[in-house]
Amino acid sequence: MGSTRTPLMAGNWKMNLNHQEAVVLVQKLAWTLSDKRHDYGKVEVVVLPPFTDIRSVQTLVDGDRLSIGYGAQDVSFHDSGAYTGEISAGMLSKLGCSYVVVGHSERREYHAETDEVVNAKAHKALAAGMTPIVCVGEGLDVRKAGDQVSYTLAQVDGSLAGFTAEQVTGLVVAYEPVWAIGTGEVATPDDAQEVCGAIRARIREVHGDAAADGVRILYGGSVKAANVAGIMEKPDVDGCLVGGASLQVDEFGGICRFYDMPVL
Ligand SMILES: O=C(CO)COP(=O)(O)O
Repeated sequence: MGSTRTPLMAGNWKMNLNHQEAVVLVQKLAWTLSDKRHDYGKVEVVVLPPFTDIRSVQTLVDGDRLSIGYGAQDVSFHDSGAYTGEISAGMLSKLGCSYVVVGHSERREYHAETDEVVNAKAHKALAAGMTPIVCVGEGLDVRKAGDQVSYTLAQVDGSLAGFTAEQVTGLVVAYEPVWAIGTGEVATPDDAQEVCGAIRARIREVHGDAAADGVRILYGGSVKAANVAGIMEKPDVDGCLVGGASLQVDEFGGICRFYDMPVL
């Protein structure tokens, strides 16, 4: 990966673990990483629990002064008011969240989120002082047709509309090919590089060198301790957005220590 960008390993727990289980997992993760004298400045570690767990994670992280960061899996594009069931960016930043996932493929698919909605959510997250993790990626049909680059770049254009170059510099974009999510079907490191490289090139074209060199681009989709090292060797992959494996402390701990892992 690029030498100036700090790698980011983010665990998207999805709709798993209640607040008590969340505390146990974060404690175990902190213990595992401290046992290995993990340098959080070298690889940033973030967990993304369900909303109902965030307060408990905050209390643990603050109380024990852990260097593990945390964030949310979604945010409303409304600021406040009569929007039953919604959670605002202001509420999340007040809980100390530093990241918010927007546009995960599961939200795009099951909640009909468009690039416009994703873009509005990303703007709200940034305005509240959090870093959006903007997810993009193609489904199987698009991949089979060989259109993964153009499809994903169109999502990037739509989801990042209206951002300044300075804002893009601090963003995180996650390339998650839908066919590789939760299927055990991991994209090859070359597949990940192809699209992550194209995303960076598009950002360079639209926002310039500083934005392209600063933005962190993650790969997500069936990442495990056993396959992470090969993916992280690619120059345009700056980290991983991890689903299933982030629920297992040994797996996620291994992913955070990717440089200790063999390249298979
Ligand atoms: O969707 C993902 C992370 O956001 C990837 O999930 P898996 O790692 O379970 O494939």
